[in-house]
Amino acid sequence: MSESEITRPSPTPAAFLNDTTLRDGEQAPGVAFSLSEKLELAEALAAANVPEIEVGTPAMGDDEIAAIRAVVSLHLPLRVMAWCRMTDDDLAAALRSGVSSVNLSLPASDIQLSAKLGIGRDRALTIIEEMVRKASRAGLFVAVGCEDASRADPRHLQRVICVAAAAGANRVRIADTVGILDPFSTETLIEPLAEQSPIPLEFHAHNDFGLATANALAAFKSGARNLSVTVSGLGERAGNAPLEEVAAVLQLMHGVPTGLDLPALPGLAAIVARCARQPLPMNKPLTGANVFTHESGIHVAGLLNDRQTYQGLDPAEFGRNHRIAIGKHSGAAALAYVLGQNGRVAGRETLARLLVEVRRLATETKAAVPQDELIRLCDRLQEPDTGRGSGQCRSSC
Ligand SMILES: CC(=O)SCCNC(=O)CCNC(=O)[C@H](O)C(C)(C)COP(=O)(O)OP(=O)(O)OC[C@H]1O[C@@H](n2cnc3c(N)ncnc32)[C@H](O)[C@@H]1OP(=O)(O)O
Ligand SMILES: O=C(O)CCC(=O)C(=O)O
Repeated sequence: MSESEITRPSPTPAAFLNDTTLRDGEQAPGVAFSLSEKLELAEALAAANVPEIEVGTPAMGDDEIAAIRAVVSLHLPLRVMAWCRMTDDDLAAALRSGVSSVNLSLPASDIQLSAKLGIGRDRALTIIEEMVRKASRAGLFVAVGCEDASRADPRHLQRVICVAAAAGANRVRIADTVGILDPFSTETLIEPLAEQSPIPLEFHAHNDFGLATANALAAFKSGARNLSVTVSGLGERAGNAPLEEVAAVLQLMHGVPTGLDLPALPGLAAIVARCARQPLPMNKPLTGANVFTHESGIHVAGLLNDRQTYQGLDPAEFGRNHRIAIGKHSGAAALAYVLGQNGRVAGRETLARLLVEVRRLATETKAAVPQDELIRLCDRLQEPDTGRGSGQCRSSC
C-alpha cells in the first residue's frame, strides 16, 4: 500500500436535502402560495440546485393537484414529491398530480395512532405494508413519513423501517413533529436506527426550541443522510430547519457536500419572504439584511486593518459583502473610512465632534445614520463661519 493510500481521508458522505417550503412551509399560519408563486418558488429552488422538493398535498383538492401538476410539467432538474396520508384516496390524488415520488405518512407515536386514527401499532404496520406496496407498484419513489417519531417507541420505529423497506420503500423519514428533540436526544434516537436501516433515513426537524438546525446536523452525524428543510425555516408554528443554515453548516463547517449553490440562497430567501408575505428578520443568519453589517467602532477599526479580525464567515460565500453602518456605537476609524469613501478627509478633532453628533442623531432617530447625513454633518462642522470647523474636512468635488 502506498503512503498516499494510507493517509487518504475517507470520502465525506454527501447530504441530500429535501426542501419542503412548498408543503410544510406553506403550512405556516396564514401562508398560501398562488399557482404562479408555486411555480416561481419551484424554479428558484431548482436554480439553487435543491435536489428534491415536497411540493404540496394532493388530498387538498383539484386546485392543489393542478398546481402540483404545473410544477411537474416544468420538468425541473429535481425530484418532485407529494405529501400523502396513508390512504388510497390520497395516493390516487398524488397519481393524478403526475408526481414521480410520494411521502406516505402515518403517525408513529402511540398517542397519535390512538387519538387520530384509533389504531394500534400492529394495524399501523399492516397499513404501511399495504400502502407502500401499492405506491411502489404504481412506479413511484416511495418515502415513508413517521409522523411524531420523536415521541414513538424506538422499537416500533425499527419495525416500521423493516416493514417499509421489505414492501419496497426507498426511504424512511423520522419526524420530530412537535419539536421536542435536542442534538443529544436526536443522536440517541437516530444512531441505532440508522445503523440497522437497510434504506436511507431522512430527518425532519421542527424549531419549537430553536434547535432545528442543530438537530438536523446531529441527525446527519448520526447517519440520517437525508435532511428535510425549508427556506428560512418557514413552516408550522416555529417552523422547520432552515435550508440555508443546514446547507451552510454542512458545507462550510464540515466539508459535507450538499450540491447547493450558496450564493443563490439570499435571493431565494427574498423570493420566499415575498411570496409568504413574511419579511426576513434583519438578523436572520446568512440571509438577513444586517448579518454582514458592522456598527461597533472597535469591530470596524479591526476589520479595516484586517477583515479576519471579525470575520467568522466570509460573506462572499453567499455573494455578499461586509457593510459598515454608522450609528451610536461607531468610532473615529469608521467615520473616517466612510467619509473617505465619499471624498472627505477629516482630522481627529473633527471626527471627535462628529462622533458626538452621530451618537445624538442615532439615539434620536433610533436608526443608523445615512451616509449623506454624515457628510452633511461633517461639512457643517467645518464651515468657516461657524467658528467650530477645524478646516480638516474637505470635499473633493
Ligand atoms: C405534521 C404534519 O405536518 S402532517 C401534514 C399536515 N398537513 C395538512 O394538514 C395539509 C392540509 N390539510 C388539509 O387541507 C385537510 O386537513 C385535508 C384535505 C388533508 C383533510 O381534510 P378533512 O377531510 O376535512 O379532514 P380533517 O383535516 O378534518 O382531519 C384529518 C383527517 O385525516 C386523518 N389522518 C390524519 N393523518 C392521517 C394519516 N397519516 N393517514 C391516514 N389518515 C390520516 C384523520 O384521522 C382525519 O380523519 P377523519 O376526517 O376521518 O376524522
Ligand atoms: O412526512 C411526515 O410524516 C412528516 C410530516 C411533518 O411535517 C411533521 O411530522 O412535522
